[in-house]
Amino acid sequence: MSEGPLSTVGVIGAGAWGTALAQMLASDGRTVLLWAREAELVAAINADRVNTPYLPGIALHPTIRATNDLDELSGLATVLVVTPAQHMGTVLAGLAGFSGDLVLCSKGIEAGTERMMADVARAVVPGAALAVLSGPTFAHEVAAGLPTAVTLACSDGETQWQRLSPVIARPAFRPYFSRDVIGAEIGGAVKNVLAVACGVVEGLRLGQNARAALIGRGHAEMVRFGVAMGAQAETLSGLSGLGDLVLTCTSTASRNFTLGKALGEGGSAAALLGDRRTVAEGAFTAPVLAGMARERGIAMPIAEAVAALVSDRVPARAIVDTLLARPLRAEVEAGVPYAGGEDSLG
Ligand SMILES: NC(=O)c1ccc[n+]([C@@H]2O[C@H](COP(=O)([O-])OP(=O)(O)OC[C@H]3O[C@@H](n4cnc5c(N)ncnc54)[C@H](O)[C@@H]3O)[C@@H](O)[C@H]2O)c1
Ligand SMILES: O=P(O)(O)OC[C@H](O)CO
Repeated sequence: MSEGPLSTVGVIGAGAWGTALAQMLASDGRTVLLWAREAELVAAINADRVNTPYLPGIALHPTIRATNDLDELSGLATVLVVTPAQHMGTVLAGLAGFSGDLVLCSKGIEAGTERMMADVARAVVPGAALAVLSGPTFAHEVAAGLPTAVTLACSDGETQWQRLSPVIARPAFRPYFSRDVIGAEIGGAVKNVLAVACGVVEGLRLGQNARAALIGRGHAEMVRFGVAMGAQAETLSGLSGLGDLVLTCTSTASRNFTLGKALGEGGSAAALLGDRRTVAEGAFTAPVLAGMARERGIAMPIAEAVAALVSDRVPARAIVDTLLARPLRAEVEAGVPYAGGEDSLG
């Protein structure tokens, strides 16, 4: 750990994950500036020491201070970005001149532009050194200090890791170094889509064999897409890929899983997504992910199915029937693990 006074860290986004990360970072006594877009939430956090709408029941450390002013974060050495993926670019525009380490913690792909979060941040904050923090991390567990491990993918390699790891690591929060920024991003974005699919399996009561099959074939889709996008397959079998996939595909603590479960039980996506306060990123990522896969000739039938489902185009049961009716094929094509293409099946 670094010696001397602890540097102040900024966190942008005071939803469940931003607040949990602030709590984790403040656990060594350092000051954390937590930016929230809602002025009333800023006032409530500073007065009551709890984020009731997004992370209820967690007494926030006294060194966390909420602010509504992004300028307060502009001169810090390290800022974590934890907005919903679709809003990251808009929010970061307020920090355009930042030149420290920007650690991206959101999981998704920008609809319309097909940009990964690092591409968005690079365009909006060109002077920042980018890193991606991703892995199996339910916010309430991190906030409670339960053991958690993540991938910390550093675009500036080991030099950046030497700067960031002492700032981010805590006794119960273990980052693992990686250089594979795109791999860490793709694992987190794709697993949200697959968690919706696993929730559908639960909602339709299709059994645990079906869920395990979906995790296995979903992982194959994740690796196919990731490798085509330049990720390392090993990253997608690590914490930010398979680790997070298993977590969110097996727990009703996952918002994506519970969204899928409600869809499987017959709910309409429009109604389920219409008035929710919390974000289920898979619903936004699925259509853009399916479109990117189609454009590149990468077979992603599960992602396609989720994209159809969240658009209310097809009922859940019909989608399952379609997936099961696909022609039989090899699990791993000879010499080319996870190969895909128009004629390949998931
Ligand atoms: N919750 C978790 O356990 C967890 C863990 C790892 C990663 N993440 C990722 O972190 C990101 C944030 O998720 P969360 O769980 O903290 O959010 P949340 O669902 O708890 O809260 C929603 C957040 O969205 C913000 N928001 C709503 N409309 C907005 C707008 N127009 N512009 C900017 N912000 C807006 C709200 O202020 C709030 O901070 C997501 O990409 C999510 O996938 C979440
Ligand atoms: O609740 P979810 O489905 O958004 O998942 C939260 C985290 O991404 C788990 O790692």
